[in-house]
Amino acid sequence: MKLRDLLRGEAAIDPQAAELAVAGVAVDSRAVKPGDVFFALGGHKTDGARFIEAAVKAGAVAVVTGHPHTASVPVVVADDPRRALALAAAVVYPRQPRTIAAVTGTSGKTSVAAFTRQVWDSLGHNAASLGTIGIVSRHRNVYGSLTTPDPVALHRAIDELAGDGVTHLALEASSHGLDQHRLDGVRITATAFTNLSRDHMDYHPTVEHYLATKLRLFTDLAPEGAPAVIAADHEHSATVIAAARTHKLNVMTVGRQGEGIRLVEAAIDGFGQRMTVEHRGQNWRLRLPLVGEFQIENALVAAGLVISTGGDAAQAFAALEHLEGAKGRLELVGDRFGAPVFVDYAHKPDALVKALEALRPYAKGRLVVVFGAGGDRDAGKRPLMGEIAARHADTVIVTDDNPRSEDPAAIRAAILEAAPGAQNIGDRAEAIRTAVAALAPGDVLLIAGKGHEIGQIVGDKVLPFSDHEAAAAALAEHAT
Ligand SMILES: CC(=O)N[C@H]1[C@@H](OP(=O)(O)OP(=O)(O)OC[C@H]2O[C@@H](n3ccc(=O)[nH]c3=O)[C@H](O)[C@@H]2O)O[C@H](CO)[C@@H](O)[C@@H]1O[C@H](C)C(=O)N[C@@H](C)C(=O)N[C@H](CCC(=O)O)C(=O)O
Ligand SMILES: Nc1ncnc2c1ncn2[C@@H]1O[C@H](COP(=O)(O)OP(=O)(O)OP(=O)(O)O)[C@@H](O)[C@H]1O
Ligand SMILES: N[C@H](CCC[C@H](N)C(=O)O)C(=O)O
Ligand SMILES: [Mg+2]
Repeated sequence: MKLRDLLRGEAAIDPQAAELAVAGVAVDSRAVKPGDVFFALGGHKTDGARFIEAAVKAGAVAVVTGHPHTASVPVVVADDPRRALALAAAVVYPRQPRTIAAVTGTSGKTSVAAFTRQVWDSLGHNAASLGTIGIVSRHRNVYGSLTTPDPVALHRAIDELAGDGVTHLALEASSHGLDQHRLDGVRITATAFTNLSRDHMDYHPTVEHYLATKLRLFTDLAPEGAPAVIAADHEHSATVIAAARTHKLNVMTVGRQGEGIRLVEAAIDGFGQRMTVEHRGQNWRLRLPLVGEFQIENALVAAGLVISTGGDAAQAFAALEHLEGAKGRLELVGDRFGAPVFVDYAHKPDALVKALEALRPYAKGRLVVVFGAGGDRDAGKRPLMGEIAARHADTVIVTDDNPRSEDPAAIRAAILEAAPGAQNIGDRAEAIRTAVAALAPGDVLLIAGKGHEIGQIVGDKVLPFSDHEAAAAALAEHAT
């Protein structure tokens, strides 16, 4: 591989440097291997240019940056080095499943990706999903940390999945990922949008910027004619539909106002929901084995993706009856005296409302919630979540989520200000124990915010922690 093969059209390269043999790409000096091209990117915390020397020492044979720098190896200046990196990664890792569906939206991405994989699988395809909970396929179950990994990790993973024989991949497109061009070079064949509500206001200056970033999936990344499955029942649905149509995508709307798949009616049925949907003039009655009205939206987006990429509608709807929720998404993890305990990943205002609303019908007694908020993330959501918990739950225990570099007590205080009467228990395991110990028949407990996570980030350390394990331990301790 020559340097010019990696940077086709993305940067003007000196003819001599263009012929340089290169082995791969790296975005972190600590990951450079001999023969790699090091991409020195200006970042949010530091500047990759500060690590050029370290990268060269580790064996980098060329550097790509946004601004001129001197180094002992050729330096190429690219207009958009993040995009150049993603496109180069796609050259280094060239194999991709032939069907790749990318889903964006504030909430529901992980669930839609997991459901789409499951429905494809039941139709006989070798399917995978990639996102917040990691990579899941017939051959792999790898825990992840980012929703959309950095381009090098992402393209490597996609290449490996294709190598495993995966033909159908559903992946999550986060707004950070879209903004930072992590997904450029992925040959996306179908797209989806769930919803948009307040999130990441520490990163995006305005909601309009946040929405515009999400729209990149439809306006920049998807090729003309690709399906765009859009949940139709939201404030921003019309904007997304218009953007997708303008870019000549093949729009399929789903939901109560959906024209592709219309939700005719739905009703709770135990820890599941019975529903009727209409598709191409035909009605389908089915039972979704999941708690939470929002899961209907996620299931219909997943069915839409499968059908619009050529899957049989009857088989797709039949598969919805066997869906398993993504780990830690309104997951029933046990009960005390018949009072159910759920673990959920709601860590933003709208998700917390949806999770509490979903559980309210099951609470003959009190609806109890244990939650906190992550440090180094949008501080504005803390009082909003406090207010939501106070309004939608009967008993509120505010605890720590991932404090990261912040003072956990200050994070809790910001939530508690809007949740008068809430208990303040920093230690998350103790908060869960306290909630479980007080459960009575008819109560429901929601443990929100960390879902599938198996660590708690305190300062620079990741301490082992799982809401599943903490709940199980508390339930065992209070078994009688
Ligand atoms: C704020 C943010 O999005 N940061 C992402 C961004 O990092 P950055 O470029 O700003 O990094 P930086 O730390 O300033 O460093 C600048 C450059 O120096 C390099 N460096 C740094 C140190 C060193 O020793 N050597 C070196 O080469 C870094 O690799 C980087 O290229 O680009 C990196 C590579 O793609 C990402 O790993 C990193 O994600 C960090 C870890 C992160 O926490 N991101 C979160 C906020 C995130 O992306 N979340 C989304 C949204 C989830 C959701 O929807 O809820 C996600 O997709 O997960
Ligand atoms: N369609 C939806 N509408 C509203 N809330 C939802 C929806 N789907 C899921 N949620 C809520 O959001 C939480 C996260 O769901 P999920 O992991 O599927 O979304 P996500 O978009 O991948 O989130 P993240 O960006 O945090 O990874 C769930 O635990 C639930 O509380
Ligand atoms: N993808 C989200 C996850 C948040 C999960 C929550 N437990 C927290 O730490 O705030 C983020 O990185 O902002
Ligand atoms: Mg996710």
